[in-house]
Amino acid sequence: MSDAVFPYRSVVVSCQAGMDNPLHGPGPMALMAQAAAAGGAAGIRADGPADVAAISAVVDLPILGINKTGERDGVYITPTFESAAAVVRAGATVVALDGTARPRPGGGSLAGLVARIHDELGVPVMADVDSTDAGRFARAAGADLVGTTLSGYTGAPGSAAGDGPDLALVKALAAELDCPIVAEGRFWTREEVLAGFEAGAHTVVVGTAITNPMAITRRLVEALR
Ligand SMILES: CC(=O)N[C@H](C=O)[C@@H](O)[C@H](O)[C@H](O)COP(=O)(O)O
Repeated sequence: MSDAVFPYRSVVVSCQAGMDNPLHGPGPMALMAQAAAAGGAAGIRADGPADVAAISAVVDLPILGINKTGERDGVYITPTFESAAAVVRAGATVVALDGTARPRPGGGSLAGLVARIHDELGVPVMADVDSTDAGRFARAAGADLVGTTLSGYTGAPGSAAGDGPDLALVKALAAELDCPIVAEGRFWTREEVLAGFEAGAHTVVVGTAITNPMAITRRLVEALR
């Protein structure tokens, strides 16, 4: 099922802008997605029903929908069935969610959530994980794709929080799991994207380095310090 989501060796562009970003909102994110599509992206990752709806209206690519809610120190990427259903109704063709074993709001299990998304929404599920253990856990819970999205952001032991992508985790997940691995998080350069595929990624997701001029500017300015 998941091979049909994105072709092998795809680059997916994450078009997200938080409240602190002047580009926040469905209009700017739809333009970002159109630019990414024109550049050859194989899919778009987007946050929330409003952005997903605006993007799906103008871009004919698979949309990896997420729905960030709640506090950033817990499970916040599509934590519940309702949050997943909202982005699928808006046009998401795949749902990505927190695939770690951390307690989920409402207390349900990851396996229960994945099964419900499969059964009631009929879309594949990508699990965002932070470690090899979490990848195993998420795959056993039924995730169709497993991504390195949360590496460095949860405080998990061995979860790298460096400047660049966690290629070691891409490699470990690719060696262990019988599903496509999505390399995501802190990919900035062509070399890193190629290294992601060499490490065994099926798809590489790039966000900030393409769609967040505020963060790109800050990174360059901070390099002067
Ligand atoms: C940890 C977390 O919440 N990551 C989010 C998940 O959707 C986004 O904020 C990232 O931008 C996305 O994963 C792409 O990564 P990067 O922007 O580093 O290329």
